[in-house]
Amino acid sequence: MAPNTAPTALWPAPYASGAVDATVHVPGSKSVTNRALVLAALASEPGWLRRPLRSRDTLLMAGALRAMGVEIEEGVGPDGTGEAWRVLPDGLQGPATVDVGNAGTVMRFLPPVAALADGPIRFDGDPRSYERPLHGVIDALRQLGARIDDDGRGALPLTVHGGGALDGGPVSIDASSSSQFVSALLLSGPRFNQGVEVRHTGATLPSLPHIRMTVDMLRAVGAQVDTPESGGEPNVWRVTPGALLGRDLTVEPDLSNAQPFLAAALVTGGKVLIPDWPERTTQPGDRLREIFTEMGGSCELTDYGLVFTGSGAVHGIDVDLGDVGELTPGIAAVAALADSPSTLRGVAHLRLHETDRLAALTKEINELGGDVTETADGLHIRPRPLHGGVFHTYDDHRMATAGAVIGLAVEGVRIENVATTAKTLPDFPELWTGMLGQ
Ligand SMILES: O=C(O)C1=C[C@@H](OP(=O)(O)O)[C@@H](O)[C@H](O)C1
Ligand SMILES: C=C(OP(=O)(O)O)C(=O)O
Repeated sequence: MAPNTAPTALWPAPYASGAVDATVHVPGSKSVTNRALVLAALASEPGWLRRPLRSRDTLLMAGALRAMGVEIEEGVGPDGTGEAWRVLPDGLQGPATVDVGNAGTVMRFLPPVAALADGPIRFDGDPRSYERPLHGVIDALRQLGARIDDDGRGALPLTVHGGGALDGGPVSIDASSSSQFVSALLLSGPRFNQGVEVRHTGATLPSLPHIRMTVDMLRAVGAQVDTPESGGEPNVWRVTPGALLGRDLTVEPDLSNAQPFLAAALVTGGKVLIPDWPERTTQPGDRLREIFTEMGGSCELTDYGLVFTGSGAVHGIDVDLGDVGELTPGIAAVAALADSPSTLRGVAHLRLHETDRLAALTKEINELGGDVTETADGLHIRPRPLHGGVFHTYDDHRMATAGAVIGLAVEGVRIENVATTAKTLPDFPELWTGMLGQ
């Protein structure tokens, strides 16, 4: 599945000699696939996931649920078409060991599931996973009645001693470092004896669309959820206890992974069609229609999908990306190629993503001749003529795709460890060269 390249290998990023003109079928959403897997595993009846993303993060999620006793079968959908996973929930069991890799969704969404299992569930992962914040989930689960052994840092590795059930009830957390703390507690909330009431007490809350995705997907499997948007208190979400339905869900394309392809149309003055772009979605990548239009392109949502066209000009942007932080590396790459400066704000929490993304983008773009400075909560990017060189990726899939976007416009960019894109988009190198007709 992963490209046949060693971690240290350098991938010559293809340079675009002209405008791209391509149709790119983008695989399923990581965030939707991993939520759907968790909800199907907690349901009281079997369910289907059609067109699931098969990437490192989602295979880790499936592997973890299997280790806890959930059956996930490979197959075709119930109507005989399309690849699908059939999820057969069963009593969750320990002992089991879960490898979270460096998947935020796995390390945060599964400890609450493990608290419902019978027996101990040990969580471990990549070295970077030890540095990513998890205190919101650990502290909350303890407040809700779970027993967890960790080394006191509020991070991995840890063991959740599942007791077969969890009291649940009200809990207060500071989710300013990751929206996934809130999503994690809500996803398992219907299975807690008293449900759950999550109160966010921090000053800021990133990635609100991802919390909306959690709420929408919970409601789609029959859960009752009260939210600030449905007339509840600000920063409070309530999930009523109850059984979850097994559903037949088709996973939308990953719109954040559509980003490099849209960016390719923008920076080459070309055109890209992304089939199956949803008309309505909670995916943060949908904001690209607006952001990349402001940066110089135009888009049209047609019956075939999203058609995005570059004008030949690329403009800088001043934008708060707090809601859509995972789009930052790709926007920074385009901004480095623009005709005016950019300010990207509201993304201090990116310092604790796959890598410190603000430091990594600054260093790598500057090493190609750019002029980027870090601010307290983002980046200032002043475009300058760039030159070729090695673009380091720090085991971060979005650093690799950002480097590839720069490589389209700058000859001689070599991407370190492009295979790291397998976290969410294992076919990236093939899709990229396919887009370029190579
Ligand atoms: O819930 C999710 O699926 C995600 C939430 C966001 O996390 P943070 O709120 O930690 O940024 C996002 O960046 C991540 O890629 C996916
Ligand atoms: C932040 C990201 O991932 P994770 O789910 O590991 O937090 C991301 O994909 O940009």
